[in-house]
Amino acid sequence: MHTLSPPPSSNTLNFNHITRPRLIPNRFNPTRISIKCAYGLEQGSYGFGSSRADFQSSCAILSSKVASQEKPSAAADNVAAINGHKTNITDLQLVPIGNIGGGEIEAVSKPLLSKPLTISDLAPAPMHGSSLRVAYQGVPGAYSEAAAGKAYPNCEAIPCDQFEVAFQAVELWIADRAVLPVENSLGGSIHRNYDLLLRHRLHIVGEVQLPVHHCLLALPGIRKEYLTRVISHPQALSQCEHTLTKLGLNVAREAVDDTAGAAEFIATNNLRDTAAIASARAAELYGLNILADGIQDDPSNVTRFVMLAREPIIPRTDRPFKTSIVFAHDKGTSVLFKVLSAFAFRNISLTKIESRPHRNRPIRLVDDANVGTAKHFEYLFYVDFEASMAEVRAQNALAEVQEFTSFLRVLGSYPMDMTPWTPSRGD
Ligand SMILES: O=C(O)C(=O)C[C@]1(C(=O)O)C=C[C@@H](O)C=C1
Repeated sequence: MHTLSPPPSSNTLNFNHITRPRLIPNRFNPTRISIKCAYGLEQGSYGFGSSRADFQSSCAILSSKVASQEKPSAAADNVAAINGHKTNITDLQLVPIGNIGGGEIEAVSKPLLSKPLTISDLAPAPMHGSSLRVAYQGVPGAYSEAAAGKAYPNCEAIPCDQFEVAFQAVELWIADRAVLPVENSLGGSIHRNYDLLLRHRLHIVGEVQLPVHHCLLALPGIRKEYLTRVISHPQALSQCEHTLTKLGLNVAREAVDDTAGAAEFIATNNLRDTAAIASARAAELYGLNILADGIQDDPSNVTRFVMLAREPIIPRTDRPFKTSIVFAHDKGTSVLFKVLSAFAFRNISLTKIESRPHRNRPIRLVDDANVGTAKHFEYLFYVDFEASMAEVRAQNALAEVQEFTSFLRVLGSYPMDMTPWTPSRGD
């Protein structure tokens, strides 16, 4: 595993980002390419027919876009806080918080410049003229790849070895979108991705819910009795915990980066004592047998993914929309209650609330004057609500929320996944 630090503070890529990265072969998978970039990070992978020329042309497109958009006030206009376009919601005057989760300035205290809508704002087409390139974490056969295909049929899925790399692939124009898991019906939230949403400047432009149907995979000829270990993504291991025990598999359980990667690892290393939890497609791709099918503890196991893009989509009112925000609250009493009531009074349903440690202000003294006094932990709150930012009630709710918050950012306003629910079966 590589340790990555965040890119330099900016919501628009600059020349430092885009001219200096160099591509290096991925140590573990020659079909994936890692990027060494300006800030000394091994940024990860891009692949499937991508070439240095493709990459350089992406950089060129980006360079010209950056150059054409560069204004004297670029640094101050650093952040597209609410969907990039000036609407009455930008009157919210988002306040700076500085240095949240990785040294970035998170919001500006002045309204954004308006820019005229164009047809491409509504359905941005890939600049390179081919199919949409969608970055996901994992290797082919991962559920994230299936989610990318569900979100964007016929897309070119680009495997990345880490979540962070998927974000950076979009930021560096190697990919047009990233698809990332944020929560699972059994395992709960994928906290890493909540933190990354804040550290990066991408916008949520959609969501998909994917039924997750796990299989137990091993090399041909291997029986359950031979196994001494089961490997998979930590979420997959936790989603199958009880079923593994019921199957009599009280063997070591080890976490790896992704489910399909576990299957690939067994096949590549001819591991006769190890099984993987992964999809039926991974079994097919890596030549493994399915020892047990549907081993998730709940047949309704579903993972929710969000799609990320460099530009937000224009919120609409002609279909159900969801909006995701993150905020930190000011000192005061019952602040969280007041914030949430801004939605309740307008009959706006909240679908999710998640708290994460406030990395730059982790604790607050109850009484500043008194050294050694009790401390509160400080949090960032992520909230999803069922309304579009094009609706006046949502704009008013956020205007009210802003009164109680020291920081507020709209992560995206996007169509809800309304796919009729069907319990998972093998895909
Ligand atoms: O490992 C994979 O296949 C993934 O796509 C990751 C992931 C996750 O992070 O939750 C996605 C869906 C399943 O819930 C299990 C694992």
